[in-house]
Amino acid sequence: MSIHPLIQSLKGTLIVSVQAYPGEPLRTPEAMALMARACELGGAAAIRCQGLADISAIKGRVEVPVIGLWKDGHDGVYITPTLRHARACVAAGADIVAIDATDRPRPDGKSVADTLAPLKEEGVLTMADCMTIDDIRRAVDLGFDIVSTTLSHGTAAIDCTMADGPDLPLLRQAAKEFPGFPVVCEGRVHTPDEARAAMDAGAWAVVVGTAITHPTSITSWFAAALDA
Ligand SMILES: CC(=O)N[C@H](C=O)[C@@H](O)[C@H](O)[C@H](O)COP(=O)(O)O
Repeated sequence: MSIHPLIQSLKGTLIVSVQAYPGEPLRTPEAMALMARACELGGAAAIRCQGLADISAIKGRVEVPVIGLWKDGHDGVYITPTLRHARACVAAGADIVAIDATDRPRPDGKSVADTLAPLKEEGVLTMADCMTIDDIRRAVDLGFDIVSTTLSHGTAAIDCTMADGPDLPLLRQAAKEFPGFPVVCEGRVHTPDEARAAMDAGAWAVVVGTAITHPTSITSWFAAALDA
């Protein structure tokens, strides 16, 4: 198995997801770029981010690699759903493009295999956002460069409580089936201990979003603790 040097460089690292959601006060590319730079100073080895304007603004502000995606809609396949979205992320400056790798219907009627093939020919590095072990198996088989547990809990990244942790069973299963393959733990990693546990469970790298870069969620966790 040949692993690209950029992906090799992410082994054992923390990747920070820097995203704000529609209608939120921080949803401007400049705010996201400042947040990304702050995370880089804290030790993020790469930044994951959403939307062409954010990718471009963040790419212009940080030295570390940028994993780009484009969320279009919020139901079904919304993370970089088509080849057009993926190519636009590359054009905006993404070093790696994250793509929904489930087999759910895509807006253009194409399969994930059809979506990936041209990108591979074009030499684009790809990260497969997966929901199940079957998604991970398919993604490895198709030739994604990284697989990730991103979608294992569905879509509600910002509605969870601090106590909801990552999907370590899925991570363990994937790491066991594909030793040496870049399996990333993403989704609901809320504490440093959980990040460490994910690494110990076989993660290539750990992506943390909400717990570092979504102050509204973090504040609500503290407020809920005081309410209890
Ligand atoms: C499910 C979905 O759409 N996940 C998105 C993918 O980019 C983001 O909303 C998450 O914040 C990201 O995956 C990091 O996860 P967490 O914020 O839980 O650390």
